[in-house]
Amino acid sequence: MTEEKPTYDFDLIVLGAGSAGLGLSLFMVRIKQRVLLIDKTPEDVGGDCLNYGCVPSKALIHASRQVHQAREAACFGLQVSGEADMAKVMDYVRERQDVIRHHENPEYLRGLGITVEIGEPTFVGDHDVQINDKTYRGRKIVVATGSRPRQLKVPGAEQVRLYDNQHVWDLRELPRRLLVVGGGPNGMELAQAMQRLGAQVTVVHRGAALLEKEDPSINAVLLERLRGEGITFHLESEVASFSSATQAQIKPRQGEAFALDFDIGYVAIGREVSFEGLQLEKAGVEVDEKGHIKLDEHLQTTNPDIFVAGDAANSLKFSHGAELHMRLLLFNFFSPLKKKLSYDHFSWVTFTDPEVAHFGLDAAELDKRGSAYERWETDFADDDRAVVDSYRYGRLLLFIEKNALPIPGQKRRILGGQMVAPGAGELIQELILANTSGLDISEIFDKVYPYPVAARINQKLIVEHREVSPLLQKALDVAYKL
Ligand SMILES: Cc1cc2nc3c(=O)[nH]c(=O)nc-3n(C[C@H](O)[C@H](O)[C@H](O)COP(=O)(O)OP(=O)(O)OC[C@H]3O[C@@H](n4cnc5c(N)ncnc54)[C@H](O)[C@@H]3O)c2cc1C
Ligand SMILES: NC(=O)c1ccc[n+]([C@@H]2O[C@H](COP(=O)([O-])OP(=O)(O)OC[C@H]3O[C@@H](n4cnc5c(N)ncnc54)[C@H](O)[C@@H]3O)[C@@H](O)[C@H]2O)c1
Repeated sequence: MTEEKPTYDFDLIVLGAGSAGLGLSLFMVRIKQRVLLIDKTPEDVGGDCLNYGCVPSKALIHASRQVHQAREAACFGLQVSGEADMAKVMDYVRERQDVIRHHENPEYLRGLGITVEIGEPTFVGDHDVQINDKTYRGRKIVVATGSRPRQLKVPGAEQVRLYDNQHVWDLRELPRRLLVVGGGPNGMELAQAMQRLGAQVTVVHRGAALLEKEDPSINAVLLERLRGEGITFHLESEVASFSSATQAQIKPRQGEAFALDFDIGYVAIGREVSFEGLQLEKAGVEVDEKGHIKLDEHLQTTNPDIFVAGDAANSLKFSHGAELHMRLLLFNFFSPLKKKLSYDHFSWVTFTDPEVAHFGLDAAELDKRGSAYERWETDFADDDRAVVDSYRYGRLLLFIEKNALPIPGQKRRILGGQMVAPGAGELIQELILANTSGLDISEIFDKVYPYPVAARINQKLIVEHREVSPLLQKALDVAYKL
């Protein structure tokens, strides 16, 4: 008797229609695979990025930058009066989201051939998902359910107007005094935007430095700029409790606790994953003692046909991190050779002003790996573009491969780097390309840049450090005289 082949309702079932889930579904349906995409509500489609994260925060930053620049123009005699209208700012944010929502909604996706179900899915077997009293069998299943904001659990929190990134977009009035808890990218982007719109912002941050993944030299520039705009910082401090609806007790790591008055609070103390209600155990998907799904380097769970993508994988949490996962899964679905997840060339940008951009490996990782490298850094003080545009405070830091022996013609690659400057996220793109493609630094050295583009700083740093060996000097001397 021949064994009966399992039949599947779908080639792919995806739980979660955020950055990871949408990307996977769109690709699979384009190549005529049957896809079931599930999210909790129609409004959640688009995930955190569209609804509560990247998109609204970047729209808010745009609005606040306009307000800031209008005020800055006072030094050229342009007098701007009045306050920013928070309701109008939030209308702008919502309008921008709606533009993107036009192609990130259930109806649109159904029109492309994706089956979209709305509800609370549960696993009922190793390939089986139940939703709205129906059970579907999927050849492969991807859990892409994202993450949620970590809550601030301190005494008295229940009496305070505390927002996180899920609800802050509902604000219609600018808070007079805003307390931001957490000095990571989420907290810093929002803190600066609100300060620029007219709030008085105070940041309470557990760490000694802001953006903890960045080099201290880069962070120092950002901190100085944000302080310069009027934001107050309490570093190495935590909210111990709330003594009233508008007063927090702050406990610094060293020194006496003190009271801080505010109107509303914004909590940005990181994200956590949760798989509540999915009944992963019914599919043989194991979690560890912290509740994180056990994954191998292919993002495969303990069930070989179930995978995880995006924030749910609980590693670096970015929209383009979800894209990296998506690309890895798609490659591995179709290729007999399996790729492993690697963040060696990963990059990110914190959209403060100045922006902070980061790519490749940092000093801590290079030291951990025992890699030989040189640290090259420069500021923008003598850069003509920075002079005319007034951002001489910017900095660029690169980690350059150090070769053991000086063999002529061997490559020196850019292993990683960080930049703090207006537009750093754009300026650093060519360095990211050099890093991912393993280019030699001479590729940057040999380029002729239009004057005065800001990206000339990339070349300046390499020119400053390029050594001309005594032998080459001699050869050049002879050649010139000939
Ligand atoms: C304020 C803020 C700003 C950010 N800015 C940026 C930025 O500028 N750039 C950047 O790269 N990243 C940014 N991020 C991070 C980015 O938003 C996330 O990394 C990204 O959205 C993760 O995508 P995802 O698909 O894993 O999860 P999500 O986009 O969150 O999607 C998960 C989806 O799963 C659904 N879901 C959850 N549970 C279930 C369930 N049980 N059943 C069915 N569906 C479920 C959710 O409703 C959601 O739609 C920001 C984050 C925040 C908080
Ligand atoms: N531009 C971007 O790409 C962007 C922007 C915003 C958020 N994000 C993503 O969203 C995720 C969440 O961002 P985030 O800033 O909330 O998280 P985070 O973990 O990066 O930073 C949170 C910070 O809060 C501090 N903290 C933790 N508990 C605290 C407490 N009780 N009191 C005071 N400080 C405390 C931590 O030391 C930490 O540095 C990040 O993983 C990031 O990748 C990305």
